[in-house]
Amino acid sequence: MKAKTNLTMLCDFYELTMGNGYFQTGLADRICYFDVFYRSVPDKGGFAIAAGLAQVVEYIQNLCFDEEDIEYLRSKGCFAPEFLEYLRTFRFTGDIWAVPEGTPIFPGEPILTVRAPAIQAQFIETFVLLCLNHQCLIATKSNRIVRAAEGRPVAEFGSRRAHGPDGALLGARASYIAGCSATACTMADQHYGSPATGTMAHSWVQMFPDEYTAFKTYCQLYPENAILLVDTYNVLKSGVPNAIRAFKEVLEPMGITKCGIRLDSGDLTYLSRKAREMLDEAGLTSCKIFASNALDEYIIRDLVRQGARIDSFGVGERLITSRSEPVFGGVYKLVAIEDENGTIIPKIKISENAAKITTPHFKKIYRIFSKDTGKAEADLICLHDEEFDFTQPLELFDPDATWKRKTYTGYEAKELMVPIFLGGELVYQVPDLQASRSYCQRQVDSLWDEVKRFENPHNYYVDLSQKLWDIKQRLLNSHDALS
Ligand SMILES: Nc1ncnc2c1ncn2[C@@H]1O[C@H](COP(=O)(O)OP(=O)(O)OP(=O)(O)O)[C@@H](O)[C@H]1O
Ligand SMILES: O=P(O)(O)OC[C@H]1O[C@H](OP(=O)(O)OP(=O)(O)O)[C@H](O)[C@@H]1O
Ligand SMILES: O=C(O)c1cccnc1
Repeated sequence: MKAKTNLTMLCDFYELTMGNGYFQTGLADRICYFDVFYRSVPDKGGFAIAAGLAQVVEYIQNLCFDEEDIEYLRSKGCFAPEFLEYLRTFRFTGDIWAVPEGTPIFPGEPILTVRAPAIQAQFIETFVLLCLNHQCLIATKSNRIVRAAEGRPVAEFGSRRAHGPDGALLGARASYIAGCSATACTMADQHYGSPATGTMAHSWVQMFPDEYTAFKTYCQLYPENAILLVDTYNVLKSGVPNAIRAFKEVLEPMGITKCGIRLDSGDLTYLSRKAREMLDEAGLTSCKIFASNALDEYIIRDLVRQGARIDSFGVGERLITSRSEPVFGGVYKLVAIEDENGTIIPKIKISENAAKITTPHFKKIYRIFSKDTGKAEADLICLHDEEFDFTQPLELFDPDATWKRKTYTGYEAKELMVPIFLGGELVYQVPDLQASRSYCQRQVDSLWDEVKRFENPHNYYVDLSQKLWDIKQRLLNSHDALS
């Protein structure tokens, strides 16, 4: 992968004014714990997909201020000269734990935890959130679209309508982790290995004196990968007949049966059925029908239910912009600090809105899987050093309605967060994109269908251990917390 620009200065200005303030008030090296978590699933879905960790890793590794940055900051006139000197050697020296990319994630649980000196932990907030918020959003949307297609491949076609270069490139990356089978974005293939694919534009067809010549020429140039766009003039009267003629005249003599057509307008169910009949009658039974045109998970689900004869979908604008819900809403909250002796002091953020009250302390998460079914039953958030005997029955309770209890037997508990940086050193091997994609698929398969449905999905249990619940209640009830 090519070297990336240093993005240290891509931060909200207040991270720097707070950093300067911590520096001047002796809080710079106070060890803090921050959690990244999100509050509600986009599109009222039952879960989201984690993505963007690889870019967080890259950012942390490259974190440093150069001379130009420091002179720019000096010109702002609000930073102490000693602070600016300190920035010259600024590096990340802390610890980060996170859930791997491709993990299904639920509201309220940490997906990344930072333990670091205050200035560092605070400083990285903006970039960590922007990476995770963007890619989690696109991965979540893509996974919905892929699930709606029920096994038919979905190619990501969104670059031209993405919100800028990173929106396109990293959006394509996230969509591949979440299950898209290919992308139109060449750079995403070059950088990340999500396979680049493509058909043709209407302009190709228009460029030639007639549609047949356009198709024939394309088949001659790319006999192994001829997917002809058949809606430039008239799908059933000219597009499909001309495609059939080109396939028969150019590909058949070469013994090539792999070919395809793409529908990009009109009633996709009707046109795909008619096109299928025409292709089959011509003996082109292995010709695939691709469809595109402002698709999303709802239209794809409809097309599948209507019995459309579509083999593969191309999805652009509604995927790459997550048009139906364009904000992921991940937040970065202080959950603990350490005193001079290294004792962890949990911190809470209180809100009138119960959903916005944070879960304090340095934590870890277990996902509880049924040994019988292999399905994920619940997540348990607990203290970082809490120990359980997972060979014994495990009683979990709803943290908001504590009388609702369930005892699990015959289960397996898997810890979700893994160490990424320890003492500033990278200790995690970022998996390649194929591995994250397969992991994502396996993890989504482990969720019950009730959690996966689009309408009123079942609320997956995210519970707190008794110890963590007690600490949260104590902080909620304490005057300190309320003052
Ligand atoms: N059978 C279908 N069921 C549900 N939605 C469909 C079906 N066929 C197509 N669509 C969707 O309808 C939407 C738009 O169709 P519309 O007729 O407005 O555009 P169009 O076909 O591109 O028009 P034009 O022919 O002028 O280009 C698209 O989002 C398309 O994916
Ligand atoms: O609708 P989307 O989900 O975003 O899918 C991508 C769209 O982009 C292309 O259209 P465009 O009009 O940009 O170019 P074209 O002339 O090649 O069709 C393509 O034909 C699709 O319609
Ligand atoms: O290859 C395609 O068919 C394609 C690529 C980008 C956008 N629309 C279609």
